Amino acid sequence: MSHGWGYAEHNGPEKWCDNFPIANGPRQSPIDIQTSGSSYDESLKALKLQYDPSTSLDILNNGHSFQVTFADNDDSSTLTEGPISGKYRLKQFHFHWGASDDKGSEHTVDGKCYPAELHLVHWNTEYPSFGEAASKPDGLAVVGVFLEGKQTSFTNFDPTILLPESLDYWTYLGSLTTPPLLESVTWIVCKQSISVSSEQMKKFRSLLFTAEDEEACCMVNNYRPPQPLKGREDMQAWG
Ligand SMILES: NS(=O)(=O)c1ccc(C(=O)N2CCc3cc(O)c(O)cc3[C@@H]2c2ccccc2)cc1
Ligand SMILES: [Zn+2]
Repeated sequence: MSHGWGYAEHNGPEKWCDNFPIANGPRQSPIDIQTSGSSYDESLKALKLQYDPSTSLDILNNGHSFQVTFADNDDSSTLTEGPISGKYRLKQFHFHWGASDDKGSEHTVDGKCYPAELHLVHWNTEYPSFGEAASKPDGLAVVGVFLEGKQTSFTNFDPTILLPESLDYWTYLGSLTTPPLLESVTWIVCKQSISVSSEQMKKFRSLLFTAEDEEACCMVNNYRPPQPLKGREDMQAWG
């Protein structure tokens, strides 16, 4: 995966369409969630997230975020129910954040930005692998969780502790929010945020986009702005 893209003026979201024309596709993410347009859909179910912390493998700075990767060779950590059918396995989680608390999330709610957003990335076990699933319209399901400022603590890598108390959610069909921007994601965005301390936000903002041997460039503003709905007016909601 070429690292030609990034979040700077010369290689950021406004330029991604040069190498990834799907950037202007019909189901791009993120979007601004307009709560007045969202309707409760009784055909939806509650999210069922079952994670086994022992499947967490490693944490790495991949040059555009930091991510915790999980072993996905069995059904130890899965997402079922909710708006999806079948079983999706947790592959990784990562974050997007801003240089200051007034921006950073990818999704917005009635125009409101949050300082950061967590993405828990899952793939449909109907397909043989994450890579295969990523190119299918029902291949991925990403649970998004907004982070907002308050004192809190981050302990171990059991992703369950990163989830808000209420799992009420909005859901819509969208895409990866980074190149290759594949339109394969069922987005499930939790209505309730989790809290993050300013100390933790400082730690996020101290990460670097650059490698050790390059001039340091702080990893901030690694978010894509909301994309046109293109007819996706019917946001579904659970709770
Ligand atoms: N923000 S998000 O929509 O939740 C999201 C989800 C998955 C991925 C992901 O796993 N990607 C896309 C970016 C990327 C960059 C790499 O350097 C890399 O080695 C892998 C990926 C993968 C990816 C690459 C190709 C096809 C599908 C995913 C990225 C972002
Ligand atoms: Zn993401």
